[in-house]
Amino acid sequence: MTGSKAPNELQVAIAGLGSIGTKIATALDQGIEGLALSAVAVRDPAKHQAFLSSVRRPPKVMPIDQLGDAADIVVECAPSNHLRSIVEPAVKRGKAAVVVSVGGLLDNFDLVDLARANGGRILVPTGALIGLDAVNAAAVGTIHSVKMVTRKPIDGLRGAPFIVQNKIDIDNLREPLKLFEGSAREGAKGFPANVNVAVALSLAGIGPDRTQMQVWADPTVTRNVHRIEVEADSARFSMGIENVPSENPKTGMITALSVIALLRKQRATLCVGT
Ligand SMILES: NC(=O)C1=CN([C@@H]2O[C@H](COP(=O)(O)OP(=O)(O)OC[C@H]3O[C@@H](n4cnc5c(N)ncnc54)[C@H](OP(=O)(O)O)[C@@H]3O)[C@@H](O)[C@H]2O)C=CC1
Ligand SMILES: O=C([O-])CC(=O)C(=O)O
Repeated sequence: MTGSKAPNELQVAIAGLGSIGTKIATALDQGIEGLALSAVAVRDPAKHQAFLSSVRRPPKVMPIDQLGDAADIVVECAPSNHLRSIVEPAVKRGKAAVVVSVGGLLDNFDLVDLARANGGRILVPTGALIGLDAVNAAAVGTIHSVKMVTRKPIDGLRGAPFIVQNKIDIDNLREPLKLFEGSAREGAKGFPANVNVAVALSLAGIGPDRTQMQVWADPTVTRNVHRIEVEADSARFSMGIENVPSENPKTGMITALSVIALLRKQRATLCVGT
């Protein structure tokens, strides 16, 4: 059944129907107040035929760079190398782009200026993290330091450029190994599909160069574990989250839920949290 467009309904398009995108599409199809799924972009339409024909209101399948034509909000949840081709056309048309591959934003930060110049917006969800509301609030005052330690199971790290380039054997680890220590900016370069959360944290707080992080390969954990310490003039706080991996072992299940929560807020009558 293809539904007609309700007045004032926000149209949402999704780029990438992987572990995150499919869950967002399903939630939109099942109903989010004031929002409708209008379009998707996929790499291989045949692969997604069964899913797309199972939804109640099948969206259009469009080229990745044209989603902004069919939507008020474009949700980017494809590999980060596609970020620019998804976000640039959308914000140029004054639309909102929800960015989950937020690490990719650091090399494309001019998109923020482009959005500003054209009345567009870039929305970064909390994603697989926790407490960006508190970090945002603390950043209104003065944050002295932000430190994050990420531990992932081996399956959640395999193939990361830092590991490949440094020829690190993580497959035979018996105990945790610290792979990386440095800024969130450098961490995102070495682990583009693993530490988007550190970049989101940095953008909420003191930026990617001052946010410090460690990445551990840990054969003793089964979840993606992130621990954060913030020292600010208003507060000192520690946060931790242990994410159940999704079908994509690099990606925590909560990431898609965070985007769905963000979408719900766009038209919700009752909004809780910043
Ligand atoms: N902000 C955060 O907290 C988090 C962010 N992420 C990031 O979110 C992004 C998505 O993650 P996830 O859903 O797990 O990744 P998946 O690999 O599960 O999904 C990505 C999807 O994008 C599709 N894709 C690839 N190329 C194109 C293209 N040209 N056009 C349209 N679709 C394309 C892939 O198709 P195919 O399968 O056919 O190749 C795949 O279905 C990643 O960049 C990840 O690093 C992940 C976790 C947390
Ligand atoms: O899911 C997680 O725990 C975090 C993650 O992959 C990312 O930040 O890219």
